[in-house]
Amino acid sequence: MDCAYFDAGRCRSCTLMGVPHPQQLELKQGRTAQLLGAVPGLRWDEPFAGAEAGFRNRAKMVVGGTWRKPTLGILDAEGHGVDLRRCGVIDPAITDILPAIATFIRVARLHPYDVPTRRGELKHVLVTANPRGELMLRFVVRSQDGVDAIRADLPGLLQRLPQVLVVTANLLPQHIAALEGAQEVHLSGPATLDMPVGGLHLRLRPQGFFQTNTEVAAALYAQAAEWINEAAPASVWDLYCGVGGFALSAAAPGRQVLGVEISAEAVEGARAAASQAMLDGVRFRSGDATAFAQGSSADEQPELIVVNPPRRGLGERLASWLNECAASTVVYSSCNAESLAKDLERMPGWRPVRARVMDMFPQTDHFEVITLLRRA
Ligand SMILES: C[S@@+](CC[C@H](N)C(=O)[O-])C[C@H]1O[C@@H](n2cnc3c(N)ncnc32)[C@H](O)[C@@H]1O
Repeated sequence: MDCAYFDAGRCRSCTLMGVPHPQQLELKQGRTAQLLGAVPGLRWDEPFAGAEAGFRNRAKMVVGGTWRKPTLGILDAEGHGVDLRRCGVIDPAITDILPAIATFIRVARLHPYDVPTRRGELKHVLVTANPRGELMLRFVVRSQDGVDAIRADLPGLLQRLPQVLVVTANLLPQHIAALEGAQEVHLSGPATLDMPVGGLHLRLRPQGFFQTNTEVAAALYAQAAEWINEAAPASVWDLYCGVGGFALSAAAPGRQVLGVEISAEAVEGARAAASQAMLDGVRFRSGDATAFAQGSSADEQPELIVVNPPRRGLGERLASWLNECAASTVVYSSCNAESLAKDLERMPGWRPVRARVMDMFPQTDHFEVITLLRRA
């Protein structure tokens, strides 16, 4: 795909922009194979590629410029706004509403936060889209004044954009380079955005993590479900479960599934999805995955464990615990092949038998890779 912003040097986020998509997949596959090394008996499945444009279900737009002429995009090296509102990797359901958001900023006189002078109110606009084009809209502001200004003019915006179902404000008063703060103020609509993914109905709360690319997430969960059903375990843990995509995909009659996740917000969403789907065998708890695993006895440990950690990977303690645990199968889904390779080195008792690159982040050198591990 082509990108005018990339060509003009305004944005360099998509590091593989201009490289044909099949070649990007080859690069990602080659890099993973190189990192995992020559593993006897490892079968590679064909990489999964979804749409190469318009795939991002979430936009994180930094607000710059002035309230009369706001920019929605990123900041340049000097901290000034660069407008990227027609970014081609973002779902068009999101980019379509950005002009109306810019108008709203003018109407509500929301002063964009200016990093060099540390003045202003509105820092970011965060938008999430589901496959039906329904949206969750979040404004990251510095103070209650910002929240009040948004609340006052919100009815007009919602009349214009009925597809915006959930609206919140997030408070980030500090002068720090963070995307959002801890406090979320609900402004309109239900508490969650419904996220149909394949056959699942996940429920996203404003602060919970969700996979960036809904089409690829559906394929990822389907791949995991296929391997889990082949192994046919009676019990499954989904560590780092987020809003429950793997856990809910693993559900089967007579099977006990438990998801563990640090974010209480995400766990609430996961529980709501399990209850809506009437999946009594799927439960969730919030807490640290490593502490939970280390606190379990061999009797409590399941037959199969799914792990899907953040970029940093499992780390020494959880990898060593997995090496010794009672499970007979592990499904490890990773967004960082380097930390995956490092974790596998720490788990010599396991051997990858299947692996598949899932192109979650086209146009960049990032990707997801899912592996099936059996006892060595
Ligand atoms: C890559 S995401 C995976 C989410 C989920 N599996 C999915 O498909 O949406 C990693 C998740 O790990 C959670 N997390 C981070 N640190 C954790 C920890 N120490 N213990 C448990 N969960 C943690 C994050 O909140 C995030 O939801």
